[in-house]
Amino acid sequence: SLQTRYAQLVIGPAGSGKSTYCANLQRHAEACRRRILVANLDPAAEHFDYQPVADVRDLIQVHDAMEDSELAFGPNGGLVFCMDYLAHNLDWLDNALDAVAEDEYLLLDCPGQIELYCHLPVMRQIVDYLQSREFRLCSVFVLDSQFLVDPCKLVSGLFAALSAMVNLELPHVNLLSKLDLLSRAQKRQLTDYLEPDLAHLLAEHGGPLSARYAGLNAAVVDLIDSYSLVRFVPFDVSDEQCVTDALLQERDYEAAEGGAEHERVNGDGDCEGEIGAVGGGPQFNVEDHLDFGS
Ligand SMILES: Nc1nc2c(ncn2[C@@H]2O[C@H](COP(=O)(O)OP(=O)(O)OP(=O)(O)O)[C@@H](O)[C@H]2O)c(=O)[nH]1
Ligand SMILES: [Mg+2]
Repeated sequence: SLQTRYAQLVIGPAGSGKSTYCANLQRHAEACRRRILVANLDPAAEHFDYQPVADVRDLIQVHDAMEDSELAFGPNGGLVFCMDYLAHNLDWLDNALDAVAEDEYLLLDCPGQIELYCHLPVMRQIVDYLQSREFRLCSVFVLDSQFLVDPCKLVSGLFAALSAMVNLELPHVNLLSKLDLLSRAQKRQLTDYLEPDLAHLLAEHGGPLSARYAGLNAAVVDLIDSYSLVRFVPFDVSDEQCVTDALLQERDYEAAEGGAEHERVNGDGDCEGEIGAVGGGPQFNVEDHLDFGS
């Protein structure tokens, strides 16, 4: 029978820092003499700083769909076409991921087009397939920390995260990127924003329309609260502790799904007790959050 492997689906808006996160995590693991594998699932990728174990561009590239005289897609339609092509050729993915051994950890660097996560079936098909190949998955939604600073952007970012979460039905971690770009004052505010009081933020900073939409805002706040979505894991590459904490959170969430089996992942590297060994057990019960009824 197949053996359990572990993977993160790294998703989030265009340019939010997904590929950079993957590269940083791979580098971090190397420094700990562990191995984190990365697969590029972005058919439009032009550059990334990791060594991919699999690259969807070997199967299809966005240029193929744009330059084909019959298809003649633009860049976004072309991307959707390519992802659909991947979803219909998942044997390729399975072969490409043969190199991922039991207990190994894989990151899937995904494209940034938000429609892939909100209403198209493609990513869900990929998730289902990977699960059938004994991959234990979680999604890591990378959001630019600039979003936090503006309550309206925060709400729209959260809605994007929520729709991905509902669509993919995976344990979900929100990861804040680009912390190094925040000003000192913004950094000081950050602790308030990591578990923000949305109702308060919208009332205080919501702009001229917020009074008119007070009822709507309250409903939004309620919805987001009820999915326990308003929590962020800060990620600053220049801060090793931060990288370690983020990994712990992710393991924690996956462990909530994977149970005790997860303990084995750790291996014997220097980072024992850092990646994988989670004290106190998971605070997040996936079942509670992802039971959308049937
Ligand atoms: N300063 C800083 N820049 C970052 C960080 N993360 C990403 N960037 C920059 O943001 C830009 C986009 O980063 P990517 O990692 O390519 O983002 P992405 O989400 O993979 O983008 P798409 O694949 O196009 O959706 C690049 O110029 C990165 O160097 C960060 O933590 N700090
Ligand atoms: Mg990318």
